[in-house]
Amino acid sequence: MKNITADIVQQFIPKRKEDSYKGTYGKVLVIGGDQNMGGAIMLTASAAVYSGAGLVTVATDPKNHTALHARLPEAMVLDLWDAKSLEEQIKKVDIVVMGPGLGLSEQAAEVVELVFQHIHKEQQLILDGSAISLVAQESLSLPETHLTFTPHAGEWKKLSGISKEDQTVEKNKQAQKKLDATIVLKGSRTEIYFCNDDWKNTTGNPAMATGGMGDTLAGMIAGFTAQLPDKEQATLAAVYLHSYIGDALADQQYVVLPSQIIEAIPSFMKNFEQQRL
Ligand SMILES: NC(=O)C1=CN([C@@H]2O[C@H](COP(=O)(O)OP(=O)(O)OC[C@H]3O[C@@H](n4cnc5c(N)ncnc54)[C@H](OP(=O)(O)O)[C@@H]3O)[C@@H](O)[C@H]2O)[C@@H](O)CC1
Ligand SMILES: Nc1ncnc2c1ncn2[C@@H]1O[C@H](COP(=O)(O)OP(=O)(O)O)[C@@H](O)[C@H]1O
Ligand SMILES: [Mg+2]
Repeated sequence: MKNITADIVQQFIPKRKEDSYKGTYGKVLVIGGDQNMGGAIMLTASAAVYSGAGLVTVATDPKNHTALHARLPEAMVLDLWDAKSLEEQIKKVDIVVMGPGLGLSEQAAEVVELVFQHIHKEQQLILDGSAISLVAQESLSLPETHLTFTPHAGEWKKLSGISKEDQTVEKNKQAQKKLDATIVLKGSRTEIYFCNDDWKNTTGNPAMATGGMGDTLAGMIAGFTAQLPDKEQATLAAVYLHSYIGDALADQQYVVLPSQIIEAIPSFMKNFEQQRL
């Protein structure tokens, strides 16, 4: 396993081109947030916006629309349960991130199936939280597209069948091959399994053990993937910076909140911009 370090990540964040516009930086669709977990999807959407994605649309329960707009006016919204609108929106985007706060209802499973039916093979699909649990619970067949799963150990157990104690690098690699997807296995030292390569994060700390921290990472991966040409580099950079910011804040704080990480993303990305360190 290779370590993800600052000097590697610093090579991945390009300077923005003068001759660019929002379309240059990718269109993201963020799907999740039932009536009880609107906060999760707000964090994911905010992380994508603050990471610099060009355009972000959020499909969430209508109960969350006002709060989302109040908190994040940069995002557009649509009704999570309106299949026609969701199908239309999937066609318009480069990246879909699905699952935070989606819940495990039958209706939620239908949303996941609809996305699997309509996503095409050039798009990127990031599955987190409830979407991972639903894939396992409903034994859903995976779509042919660029797929990333971002499980914690509990979700990875559901998806791969490997118990927490048995989640060794070798076993995880085998499961990655079966799934034919990128696996971001979150933990105190997050591990990333690509088809031909695996990496271990070197940042992060227990002040980050707060609800919503993984929802935030999913949004960062989507935001970075929207902008960076190399999707593996985008994933590595997002994982590293998420925890790097967490470490910087934990220097002065006992606990670090997901929304504080989000707030800090633009200035830390500037510090990691190529030729700056
Ligand atoms: N503000 C909001 O709206 C928020 C909404 N959220 C949304 O909630 C949804 C459910 O997500 P979830 O992670 O809470 O629950 P679930 O899928 O049941 O997994 C937990 C099970 O796995 C086990 N487990 C083992 N190892 C583990 C590990 N390292 N890290 C964590 N768990 C570990 C764990 O074991 P235990 O803790 O009981 O020992 C338990 O049995 C999801 O959509 C998410 O986006 C949250 O983000 C919070 C903020
Ligand atoms: N002790 C820890 N050290 C480093 N990182 C941690 C620690 N605890 C949690 N994290 C990070 O916080 C995130 C938790 O993700 P997850 O469990 O999905 O949270 P949630 O679903 O509440 O958003 C992961 O990115 C994980 O790496
Ligand atoms: Mg989670």
